[in-house]
Amino acid sequence: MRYLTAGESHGKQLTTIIEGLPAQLPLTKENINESLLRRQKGHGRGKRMQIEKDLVEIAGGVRHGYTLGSPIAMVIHNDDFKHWEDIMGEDPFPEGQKIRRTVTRPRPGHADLNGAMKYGHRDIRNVLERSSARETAARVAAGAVAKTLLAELDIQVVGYVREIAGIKAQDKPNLTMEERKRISEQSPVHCLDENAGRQMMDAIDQAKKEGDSIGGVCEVYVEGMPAGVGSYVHYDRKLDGRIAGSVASINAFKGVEFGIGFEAARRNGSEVHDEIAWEKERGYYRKTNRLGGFEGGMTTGMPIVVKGVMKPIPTLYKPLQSVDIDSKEPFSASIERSDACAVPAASVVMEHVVAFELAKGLLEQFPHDQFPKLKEALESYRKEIRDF
Ligand SMILES: Cc1cc2nc3c(=O)[nH]c(=O)nc-3n(C[C@H](O)[C@H](O)[C@H](O)COP(=O)(O)O)c2cc1C
Ligand SMILES: C=C(O[C@@H]1CC(C(=O)O)=C[C@@H](OP(=O)(O)O)[C@H]1O)C(=O)O
Repeated sequence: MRYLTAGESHGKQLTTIIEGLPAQLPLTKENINESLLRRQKGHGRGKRMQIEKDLVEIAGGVRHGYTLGSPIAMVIHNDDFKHWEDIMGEDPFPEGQKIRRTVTRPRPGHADLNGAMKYGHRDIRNVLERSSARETAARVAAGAVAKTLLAELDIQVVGYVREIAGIKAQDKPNLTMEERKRISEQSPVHCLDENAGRQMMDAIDQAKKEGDSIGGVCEVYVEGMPAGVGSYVHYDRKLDGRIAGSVASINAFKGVEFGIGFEAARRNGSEVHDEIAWEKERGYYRKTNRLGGFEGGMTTGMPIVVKGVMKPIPTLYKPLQSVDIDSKEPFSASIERSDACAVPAASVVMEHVVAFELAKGLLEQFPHDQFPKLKEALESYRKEIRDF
């Protein structure tokens, strides 16, 4: 299974195509819209989120609430397009007429300068439109389909915020999956620790007032994945590696950790590895979960715990220095609008990209064209490993 997205931030629409999903999976647009709505929420976002109301249109691959086995095509319209039609239209410009408002000033921390040089664009808008994190809405649509498949297999995935601007949420290892979902949904910063959440909001307001931006850490928590998904035999079949790649590919993400992550460098082995135990009802399990659900590129059957770090938003009201690509003169980057902090929204994006990798890993292990057969195969595998 794979997916592609297309579309520019201020263009007509975003499009997502998923290929390789089995037939007969129950799927409705409500599942997807719920995810899209969650991505739009979160304290710290700019004016654009007040313009957009992300709703999906399923344009192919689903009939009467079930997948057909054909590619799933999904469309999200950009409501902001109506303000950009003259700039973002696809028709050639009338001869002799110049494009209004070309962008010649690359913003530090963005794809602007590297992308313009690579593709030979003198108008940087040709780069920034696609490199914008608007594209993450299309990724969330793909992940929402994956989450639907996982939920049908009793695998639950949730993302939330662990840290913003150095304010750390307390670890809440005893919360159930339902509590994690409910609390993060209710929190304006998608945080499980109410007290830290309040401080995070203050920090966001403060950064905004100062014309600055702040970053943070998101966590994705997964329950129900059986042991042995992924593989140790090739670098590109290691599921933790794939998850790390897809998390690092989210706009502004700069690092990934599993379980205790970088803390492992500072501990002895006896304080890192998780001892193995067995019980008749449960089968094999680990007494602790410091490695976050992965050994040897495969799931251990313990909850998957993965963190991703997001840098502060690069577009700042407090301008950074850059150079105009036409005049070569220095300038201070000025802006019209931007998010001050998008870590809460990014936690939803991260949840969905992780979900996609998990669903993809399962489909590789149990390659069935019909969803009920996949479900049956997974149930039989679960029994097999419990009795192993
Ligand atoms: C949900 C989300 C919203 C974002 N909003 C903005 C924004 O309003 N302004 C901005 O400059 N960058 C924003 N970014 C980050 C940029 O898209 C990103 O830093 C840029 O594309 C460069 O990519 P890189 O940071 O991965 O190198 C956002 C990222 C995410 C995940
Ligand atoms: C549109 C979204 O995020 C955008 C991501 C983004 C960027 O540079 O990455 C810049 C902002 O867009 P604009 O320049 O139109 O204000 C954000 O609003 C979204 O998340 O749906």
